[in-house]
Amino acid sequence: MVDQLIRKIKEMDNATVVGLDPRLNFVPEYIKESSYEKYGKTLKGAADAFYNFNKEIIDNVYDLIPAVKPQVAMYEQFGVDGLKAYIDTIDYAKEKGLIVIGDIKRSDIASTALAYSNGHIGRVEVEEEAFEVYKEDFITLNPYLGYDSIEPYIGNCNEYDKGLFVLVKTSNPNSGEIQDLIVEGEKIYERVGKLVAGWGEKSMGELGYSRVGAVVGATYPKQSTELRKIMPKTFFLVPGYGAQGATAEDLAGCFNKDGLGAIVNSSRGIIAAYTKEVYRKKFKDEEFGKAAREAVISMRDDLNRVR
Ligand SMILES: O=c1ccn([C@@H]2O[C@H](COP(=O)(O)O)[C@@H](O)[C@H]2O)c(=O)[nH]1
Repeated sequence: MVDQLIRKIKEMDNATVVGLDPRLNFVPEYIKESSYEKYGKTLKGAADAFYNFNKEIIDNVYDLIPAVKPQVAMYEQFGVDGLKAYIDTIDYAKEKGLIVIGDIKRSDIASTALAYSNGHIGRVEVEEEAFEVYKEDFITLNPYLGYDSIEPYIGNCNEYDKGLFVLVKTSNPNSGEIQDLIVEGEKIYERVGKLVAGWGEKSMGELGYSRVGAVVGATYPKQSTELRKIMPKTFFLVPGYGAQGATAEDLAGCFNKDGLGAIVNSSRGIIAAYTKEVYRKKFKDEEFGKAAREAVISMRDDLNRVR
């Protein structure tokens, strides 16, 4: 899958991933009204509104971007209806030819990790039959439990050609509290970066990058530049551009000399673009998809200046 991701980035000339993180206050009233009419102001009504919102975003951007990243928390909080919207969103994105990165940040002991892995990127067996459940192409993982907690995912990655992005240096303000601590003469994020690079060595794609990628926040440009050197064959998923304040200039160090090696996420900056003053002047609420499209084009051009 890492090879397909690289091919799509080249084909689209775009290293943008659109984060599908719907919230009710981002969904225009006319969509919510229609869903509430069908299902009432219920969890099911909210989940239906999310799905219809996502479909409109996808319809307006699928020909410009390589991938989308639905954040499972946004759906999961609405229970089983929310999870259905998550799965339906993934199915729809894939129908439109998009690569799907499930931002699920899982972590547990190996026997439990295998269940997560089978459900998200592998197969779940019911007697003799095997089922694909969530069908993401990549998922995000937390490495805090060490290699035995990651191995079950690598097995499915190799078997089904899927991919992982393991948290290395996260974009949040307090990420340094643990990740920047110095242990045995190096920062924890550096050590984790080296481990992740090592874990990926036996999962290389044909185009020179590993199926085991890393999450590296755009909000820490110095650290991401260091990590790029430590992990030249690791693909980075880079959150933090836009709503969290990182700019294109902050991203330059995430890319290799070939302009590859990183895919940059923006969620609120794209899907809620129509709520911003600059787009409100041009687009009605019903045109929120067009505003998202313009925001994607602007992000693509911004990234292409620095990669
Ligand atoms: O270090 C991390 C890891 C993951 N995220 C996720 O990315 C998006 C960012 O959303 P924006 O609206 O573009 O800020 C969101 O799903 C986070 O959970 C991250 O921000 N930082």
